[in-house]
Amino acid sequence: MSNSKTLHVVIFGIGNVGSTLINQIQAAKTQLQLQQQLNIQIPVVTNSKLAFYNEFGLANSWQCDFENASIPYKIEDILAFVKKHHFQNLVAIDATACKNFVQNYIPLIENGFHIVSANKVANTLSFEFYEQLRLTLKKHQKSFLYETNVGAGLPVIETIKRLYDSGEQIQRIRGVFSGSLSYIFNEFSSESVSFSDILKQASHLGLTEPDAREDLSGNDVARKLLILARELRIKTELHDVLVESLVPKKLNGKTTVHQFKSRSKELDLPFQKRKQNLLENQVLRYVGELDVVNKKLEVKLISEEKNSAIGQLKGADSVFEIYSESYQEFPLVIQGAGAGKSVTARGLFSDIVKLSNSLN
Ligand SMILES: NC(=O)C1=CN([C@@H]2O[C@H](COP(=O)(O)OP(=O)(O)OC[C@H]3O[C@@H](n4cnc5c(N)ncnc54)[C@H](OP(=O)(O)O)[C@@H]3O)[C@@H](O)[C@H]2O)C=CC1
Ligand SMILES: N[C@@H](CC=O)C(=O)O
Repeated sequence: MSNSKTLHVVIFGIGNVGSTLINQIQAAKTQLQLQQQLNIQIPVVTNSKLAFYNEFGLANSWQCDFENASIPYKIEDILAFVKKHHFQNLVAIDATACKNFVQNYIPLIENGFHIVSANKVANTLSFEFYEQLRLTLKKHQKSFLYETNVGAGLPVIETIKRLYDSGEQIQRIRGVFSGSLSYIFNEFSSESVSFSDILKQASHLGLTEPDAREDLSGNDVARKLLILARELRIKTELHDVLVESLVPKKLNGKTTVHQFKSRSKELDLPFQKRKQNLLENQVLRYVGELDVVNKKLEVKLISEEKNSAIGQLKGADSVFEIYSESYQEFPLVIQGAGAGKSVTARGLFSDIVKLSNSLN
C-alpha cells in the first residue's frame, strides 16, 4: 500500500505572495514526493474576480492558463467544484489582503477546508469573530495556520506559542514589526533619497501592503501586535492599540490608492524635517511594543541610536525582542526579512507542510 498523501490546495490571491507560492510548490514537487511522499495538487486559483480550474492540478504554464481560461466565480462555485471531484485534504490559502474575503472562512471550514493565511484580517476583527472562528474549526476538526501574519517567514508566532504553552511568563515584546517600514527607514536614514521615492521602491519590491497606507498608518503593525497579544490570551481589540500614524490626514482613507500614490510627494517635506532633527548618531525607526504585564500595545516612530540592535537593522529586516522570565536581561531575539514575496510564500508553504503532517 502506498503511504503517499495528496493535499488539494485552493489558492485565493495570485499577486506577489500567491503566485510565488504556486511557483515554489511546482518547483518542489519531486522533492516533496520523494522525501515526504507528499503530493500537493492545486486544482483552483483565483484573483478577486476570476478563477481558473483544473481538476488534475495546475501545470507549469498556469499563468498563461489563467489568462486564457479563467472565468468569473463565486465562492459557491468553488465549493461545488471540489465537492463534485470528491477532493480530500482540502486547504484554502488566503493570499489576499481583502477585508471581506475572511467572511468565506466559516463556509470554507464547514465544507471541509483547512485554512492557511497570510492575510491578517481574520485574526484582527472583533474578539467575538476570533472566538467564533476557533469554535467552528474545533467543531469541524479543521486547522487554521497563520505563521506569516507576523514577521512573514520568521518563526515568531510558533516561538511565542511554544513559550506560552510551556508556562513561560512573557513580559514584553518589542521590535520593528514591519518589513516595509524597516526598509523605508533604513534607506531613508542612510541615503539622500526622497521619502516618496523609497516608498515607491518598497512597493515595487512587494514589501508593502497593496495599499501602502496600511503600513504607513501603523495599521499593519497594530494588527501584528494584536495577533501576538491574542496568542497570549489577552482579550483586546484593534482600536485598543495606540498608534502613531505616518499618513497625513489629507492623504488618509478618503483618497483612493491611485490618488495617494500620485500625491505621495506630499510626504517628503514632513519626513525630511524629522530626518533633519535627528542627532548625528541617530536613525528613525518605526517600532511596536506589546507590554504584556500592563496589556498595553503601542506603535510609534522613534529616534534610535545607530549602534543599538534596532538602529543597526538593514534591508527589510524585522526584529522581535521577547523579554520573559527566562530571558529577562537579554531578550530572545528573532531577526530576518520581515516582508517580501519569497520569504512570505515560503512561510505559507511551510504551514502547508506542517498541516500535512497532521492529515491522513
Ligand atoms: N508582501 C509581503 O511581504 C507579505 C504579505 N503578507 C500578506 O499577504 C497577503 C498578500 O499580499 P501580496 O501578495 O503582497 O498582495 P497583492 O496585492 O500582490 O495580491 C493580492 C491578491 O489578492 C487578490 N484578491 C483581492 N481580493 C480578493 C478576494 N476577495 N478574493 C480573492 N482574491 C482576492 C488580488 O486580486 P486582484 O488582482 O483581482 O485584486 C491579488 O491577486 C496580504 O494579506 C499581506 O498582508 C504577509 C506577510 C508578508
Ligand atoms: N506589509 C507588511 C508585509 C508583511 O506582513 C510589512 O511591511 O511588514
